[in-house]
Amino acid sequence: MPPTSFIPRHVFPPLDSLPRSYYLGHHAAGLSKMRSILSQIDMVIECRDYRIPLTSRNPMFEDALVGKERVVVYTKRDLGSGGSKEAVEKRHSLLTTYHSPSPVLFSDHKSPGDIRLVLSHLRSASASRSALTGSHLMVVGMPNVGKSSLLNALRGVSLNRGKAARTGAQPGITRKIGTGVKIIDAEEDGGGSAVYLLDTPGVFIPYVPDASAMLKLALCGSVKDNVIPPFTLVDYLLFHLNLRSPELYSAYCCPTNDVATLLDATAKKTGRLMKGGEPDWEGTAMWMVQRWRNGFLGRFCLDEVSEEAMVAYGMARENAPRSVNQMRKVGKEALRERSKLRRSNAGSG
Ligand SMILES: Nc1nc2c(ncn2[C@@H]2O[C@H](COP(=O)(O)OP(=O)(O)OP(=O)(O)O)[C@@H](O)[C@H]2O)c(=O)[nH]1
Repeated sequence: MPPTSFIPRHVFPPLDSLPRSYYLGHHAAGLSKMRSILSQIDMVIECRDYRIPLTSRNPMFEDALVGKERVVVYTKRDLGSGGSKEAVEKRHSLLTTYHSPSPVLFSDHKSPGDIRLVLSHLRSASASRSALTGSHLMVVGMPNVGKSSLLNALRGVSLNRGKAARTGAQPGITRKIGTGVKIIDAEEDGGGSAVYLLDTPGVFIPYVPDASAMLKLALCGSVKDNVIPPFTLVDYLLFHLNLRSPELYSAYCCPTNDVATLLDATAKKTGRLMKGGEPDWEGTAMWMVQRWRNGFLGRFCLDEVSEEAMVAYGMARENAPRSVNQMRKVGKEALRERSKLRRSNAGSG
């Protein structure tokens, strides 16, 4: 916990200026292709980022892939499972209850134990399918949640084979739907079918209604790093670090709510200086974001997962726009509201 004398405060740039969209051509094309091949798919694996279990949901998948058997896999479990065992268990239980009757699994792509659990679920869910044609699965999710890494890990643990899909730290590595990759062999006694998994491009939502959701998605790497200024990302990260404990960055800086102080001190501590000895804020900010993404500045979830949050989320889910057009309409209305607010603020100032 932060020292009682230190009160975390969110000092923040105007949220109005943040972009709220990152819906690219290959996202739309990917979604449309997924729809067109859906009849050939037996089951969908929907990946969501464990650090933002609520925010990394894309309601368009529920709309586009409706009626398909689905398993939800929370990826990057290792990056969000700091804290007490009880808190982690409670989070898992809430998420499991929330998705019921769809099964929910949690994975760290480097943990063979986690991957074996996913495999065992897929194996039993596919047991009744035709041994002749095999079982055909598709993995979907927001950009950079770890779909290709999961595919590689399943194949590696099950078949002891190397990487079949390209992975990378930036979103947009998978741009097209390729061909199914075998992840489970058919059982020799004919008791279980072979399982093939199709990787798909990450699909973002056309409009993010809430600025903090956009910041969470950017911090977790779902949008390219040039979309939100790194300074803003670290400002938001600092707020979350302070909510847990300023100890998390004590190697670089004393407790602060001021991102400039944090970047100055960290740049000096790590030698990120420009010509003339000025601290390199941008380079340092990007470095800090990467440190957090790799689990070196605390392993915690950005979304609160509590009964209250789940109830609020459940309500929001019912009303959430699902189609691209509905989302664009909501986006346009929000933009109109914001410019109305700006005009009236300018008038009153
Ligand atoms: N720590 C940790 N990192 C992971 C995990 N899964 C994936 N990653 C990392 O997350 C990044 C994105 O992984 P990808 O598998 O390329 O993600 P993707 O969803 O296929 O990405 P797109 O093709 O952009 O949609 C890579 O740097 C992976 O190493 C995980 O379980 N734990």
